[in-house]
Parts: sequence; structure tokens; C-alpha cells
Amino acid sequence: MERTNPADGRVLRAEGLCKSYGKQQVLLDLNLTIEPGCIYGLIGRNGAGKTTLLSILTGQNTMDAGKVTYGGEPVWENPRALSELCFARELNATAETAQISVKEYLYAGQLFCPHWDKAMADSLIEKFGIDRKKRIAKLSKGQMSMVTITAALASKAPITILDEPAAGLDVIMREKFYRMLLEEYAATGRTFLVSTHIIEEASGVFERVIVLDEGHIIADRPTEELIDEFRYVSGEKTALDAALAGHGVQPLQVQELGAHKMAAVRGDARLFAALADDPALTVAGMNLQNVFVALCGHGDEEG
Ligand SMILES: Nc1ncnc2c1ncn2[C@@H]1O[C@H](COP(=O)(O)OP(=O)(O)OP(=O)(O)O)[C@@H](O)[C@H]1O
Repeated sequence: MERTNPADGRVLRAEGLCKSYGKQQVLLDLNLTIEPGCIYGLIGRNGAGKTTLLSILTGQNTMDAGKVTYGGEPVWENPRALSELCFARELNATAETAQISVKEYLYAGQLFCPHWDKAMADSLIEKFGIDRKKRIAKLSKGQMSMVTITAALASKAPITILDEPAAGLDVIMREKFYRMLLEEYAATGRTFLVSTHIIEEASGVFERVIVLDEGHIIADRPTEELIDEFRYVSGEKTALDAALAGHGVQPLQVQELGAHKMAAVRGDARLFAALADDPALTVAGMNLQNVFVALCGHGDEEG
């Protein structure tokens, strides 16, 4: 299939990014590289700074320190760089754009996005069954998500960023959305950066996952490689504690049920093989959601 709109090797890069709102520091000396031709997932807890990061990457928000470049050029107030980047924000009834109709919203997309694919926008809106004369404010939450997704896909921007695109969608529409994303990616090689809280569902779509926690990126890895660094190890409490201490392992997260204990452990194949060799222990794989909870669930332990 023809790849119509690749980023031609141009990289979106954030270096030393710092951002505060008043006294609240949200991003702390953050570095990130978005390579062309990849689907990235951005995950982080509520308030971790995902939207702030995405808006700074696309020149829609200021930073206090650091720089963001695309193809080596600063992004801020740079029409050439910005024309290659699409940031599809979540719509809501109070957004500035909420009083215009779907048709007007998509027309604005056409004016702002030089690679806009009108036929694709029309076909998606039709497929989603959305009345284009309706004002955005009068759409359901799911329909607002569909309009955002339509604009993101039809923008044909080499780097397309979607902030919580699946939030308002039911499970069937979410599956459909990820299928459309994969099809578009296969056809064009465009880069997508997608933030989501519905982690497990999206994990198969993300080639690479970026975890944002307390202003820092704590993981930026191919999804499978990241998942493979973690295991649940369980067994009788004293046997588990002794084994972990023997290997010098500090568990990330523990759950106890009576004399039984389960620990989320980060390590390598050698450690996991050694733990699996212990007849008193059981070693099991984790999924991306489990890994996220182990990495970012600090401070929320029960008891
Ligand atoms: N314009 C603003 N003025 C003041 N504080 C802000 C502003 N925008 C965001 N914040 C604060 O910055 C922090 C990060 O917000 P942000 O929206 O970037 O997080 P997020 O990871 O996208 O969160 P969520 O997953 O809940 O949408 C939050 O504590 C938020 O209250």
C-alpha cells in the first residue's frame, strides 16, 4: 500500500522540559523523543501531566524551561513545524469550539491542516452516523470523541497526537477506533501518540509505551520489552521474603492474604528463572495494566 504522508525522518524532541502552574511543578527536566513511524502510548495517573506535555509538544502551551523541536526546528510559533503536528484534544460542551457545528469544526480542520483529507473526514462522519449540522455542544460524549478521532485521522498530519480519544466510547467503538488507527498506520506510516487510561485494551496497539509519573518519564520502551521486565512472584510469606532478600530484590508492590504473599518484581530473565526454580514460589507474567500499577501505584497501598 502507498505510504502517503510519512514524517520523512523528522523527529519530535523535547529536551529539559520544565512546566509549573503557579507553585505546582508538573514537568521536571523531561526529555522525550518521538520517532517517525511508530504508535506510542502515553500513560500516567490522573494529573500526571499528560495533557500538559502533549500541548507543549504541539506548541499549544508554554514551557518554563527546555525546548521542543521538530526536524531540528523549534516548534513554538513555527507554522512549518506546526503544520506537520496535529493535536486532537478531547472535546466537551464548554470548549471554545462547542458552539459551532460538526461541519464547521471539520471545515476549520481543513483550513488548519495542510494535508487534510476531506473524503476521509466525510466518510468517517457518515460511518459514525453523526449529524454534521448539530452543534458540538449537543453531541453525546461518545459522539464528541468520534468527531475528535475523525479530525485526527483526516488531518493526515505526519505526527498525530490524540489525548484520551477513547474516553467517551463504548467498548465496540473503542475496538473500531483502534482498528482504524492500525489500518491508517499500516497505510501511511504516520506517527501516532495516544494517551489513555484504558491501558490493557490499547496495549496491543502500542508499539512503544511512555509512562509519565510525577513530572518524569519513568519508562519509554517497546511495549513487549517493558512488560517482560516484570513478574508476579507469590508463595508463603516467609519463603517469598527470604527468596527476594536472597536475590537483593525490592518488590514494587505487595499483596498479602493470610500467610500468602504476592509481589510485583522488576528484573531480568536470569532473576525470573532463579525465582521460578524455587519450588516454594510461583512466577507469573504481568500485563501492561499490572505493570503500570506496579510502577505508578506508589502511595496508594492499602492499610
Ligand atoms: N491551566 C492550568 N492551570 C493550573 N493548573 C493546571 C492547568 N492545567 C493543568 N493543571 C494542573 O496540572 C496537573 C497536570 O494536569 P494535566 O491535565 O496535564 O494532567 P493529565 O495527566 O492529563 O491528567 P488526567 O489524566 O486526569 O487528564 C494537574 O494537577 C492539573 O490540575
